Amino acid sequence: MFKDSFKYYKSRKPCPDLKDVIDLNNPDYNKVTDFRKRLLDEQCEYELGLRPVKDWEVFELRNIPGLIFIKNPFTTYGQRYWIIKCLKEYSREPHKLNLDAHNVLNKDENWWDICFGNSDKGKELLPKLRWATFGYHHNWDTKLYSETSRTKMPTEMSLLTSFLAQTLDFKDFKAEAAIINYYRMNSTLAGHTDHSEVNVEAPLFSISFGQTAIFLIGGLTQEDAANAMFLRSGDIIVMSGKSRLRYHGVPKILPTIDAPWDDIEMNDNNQHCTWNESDWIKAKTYISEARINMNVRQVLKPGQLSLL
Ligand SMILES: O=C(O)CCC(=O)C(=O)O
Ligand SMILES: [Fe+2]
Repeated sequence: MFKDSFKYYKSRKPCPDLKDVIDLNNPDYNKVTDFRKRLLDEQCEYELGLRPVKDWEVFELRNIPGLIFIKNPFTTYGQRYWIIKCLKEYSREPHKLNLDAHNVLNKDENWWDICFGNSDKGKELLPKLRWATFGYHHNWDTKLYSETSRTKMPTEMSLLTSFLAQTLDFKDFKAEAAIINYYRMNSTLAGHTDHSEVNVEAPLFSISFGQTAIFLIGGLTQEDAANAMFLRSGDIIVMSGKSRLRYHGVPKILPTIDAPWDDIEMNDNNQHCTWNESDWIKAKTYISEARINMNVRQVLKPGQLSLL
């Protein structure tokens, strides 16, 4: 059962045995198939912080059809670009934050500037950012999207997911809603299904940065058994087809052994993904004890113009 596996991996005492956690750094071809032959490689989008598609490692889980895993396709500069975007730009208006309800930020303040401004308020505020929503804003209570709660999707987030969709041969994906979850080392995300979207035929893209997650994915009901897998910085999972409505959650965050945002790479593409060194110094301290997950969804059916 999903709940039992969640409890097992969440436990710190006793520490769970991680031998059954699917590790795509070391793929077991009894459990996964190579998905590379199914990729369409029309152009490489260096400007999105990605490596050329010909260098990607992509798998589909044999017992979870439709669950596609792309092993960190980002360059080192790309990882830094997206981590800084998530922390500096996506944590302010017009996007919605969990912090909005707590009135901790004055009108002229934003999370990034306060947190990295060396004040006592900043130290206290830093771990309090838990989520941000984009496009059609996720309503955590009703789980319903509404035409009256919608702002613009960040352009580069839409471009990135459209490029991923096109490469994986999903037709006409439109990024219309997104959630970023900001995890501390002791955070978890309870089991749930993502069913608020009118269009659950469209894939859902989930991109992870920072510390490693144990990601748990079960079946269509809570009673089904679950599989655990590691999601490391840069890894992307796509929940498509029959896997789109499966239960999933994050029972544990583990410290990363290697930090791909620090890898020294040849041919890195910094001319397209620009960020500045002083922002990176700040973002790097944050990500050393945090995980960020950006998940992007299509809401509407093809041709549907609004929810009204
Ligand atoms: O953090 C993750 O990997 C999963 C996030 C998620 O499932 C969600 O926000 O719906
Ligand atoms: Fe989810």
